[in-house]
Amino acid sequence: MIELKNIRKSFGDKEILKDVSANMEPGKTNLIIGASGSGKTVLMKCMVGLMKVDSGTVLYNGQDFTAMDDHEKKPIRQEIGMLFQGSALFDSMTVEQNIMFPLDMFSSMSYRERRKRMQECLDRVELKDANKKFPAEISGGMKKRVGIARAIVLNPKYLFVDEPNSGLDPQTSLIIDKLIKDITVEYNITTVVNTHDMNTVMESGDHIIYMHQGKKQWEGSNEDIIFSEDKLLNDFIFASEFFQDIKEMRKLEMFRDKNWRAKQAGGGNK
Ligand SMILES: Nc1ncnc2c1ncn2[C@@H]1O[C@H](COP(=O)(O)OP(=O)(O)OP(=O)(O)O)[C@@H](O)[C@H]1O
Repeated sequence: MIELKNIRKSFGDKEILKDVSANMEPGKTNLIIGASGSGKTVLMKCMVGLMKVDSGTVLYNGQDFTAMDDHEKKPIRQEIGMLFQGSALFDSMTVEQNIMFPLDMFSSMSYRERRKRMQECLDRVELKDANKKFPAEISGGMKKRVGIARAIVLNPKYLFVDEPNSGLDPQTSLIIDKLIKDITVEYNITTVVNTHDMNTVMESGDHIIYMHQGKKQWEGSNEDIIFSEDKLLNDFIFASEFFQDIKEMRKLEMFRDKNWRAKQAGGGNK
């Protein structure tokens, strides 16, 4: 679990994060959504320690990350996997060398064990016959898979993903979203995803944090979004008539779903 408590961050006299508190839950795909410039990336950078908060705390499983010096942060940093935009693969390395890299740098495994782990991760993201290829020789979707394999190779407890679908077609985006979601559940990872993609929101958003002008405006699941009365959130998510129609259809589907109704009756939903 990652807990954010009263995070504030300014650049000069411009306040970017205004008292943001939220919990990122394990085994869930925690999404940060919001308009361009609302502070999503700054929030994520504050969480991983790439930016210093002005005030407030970031706790990793109860440990105050913000109060630690670089040396003390090291064990937590080693539990963090990251997948940033464009996959950020090393172009001069093959797929398998890219995935081996964190193992070579940070693990004490033997060469044989490292190769085994690398292959396990490649298999998990279902990349076949790509070991010896260079990033320039594979598609955008395949690069994302390599990025995911590399991000999970050290068995992270926390996974940060920035815009997983940038540059991907809708179908490949869905596959990548599902992969991230499945891996999150399988390894009980606390995954934090910064996204603009409404498909991701509706399909993978177990826990969504909506940022508006530096504040946490709304928080809930993709089911809650359908019933939300928050005007700013609704204007953001369901801006087009098309999405409004989808919202109404989804509402109807949910009302018709016996399991969903039983869950509501039992107080199982937030
Ligand atoms: N290093 C920096 N120095 C000064 N201002 C910054 C810095 N980084 C971000 N900002 C400002 O903080 C605000 C929030 O930026 P941020 O990148 O978090 O937005 P975002 O919600 O991630 O947007 P997008 O969806 O376009 O990526 C913007 O006004 C941006 O100009």
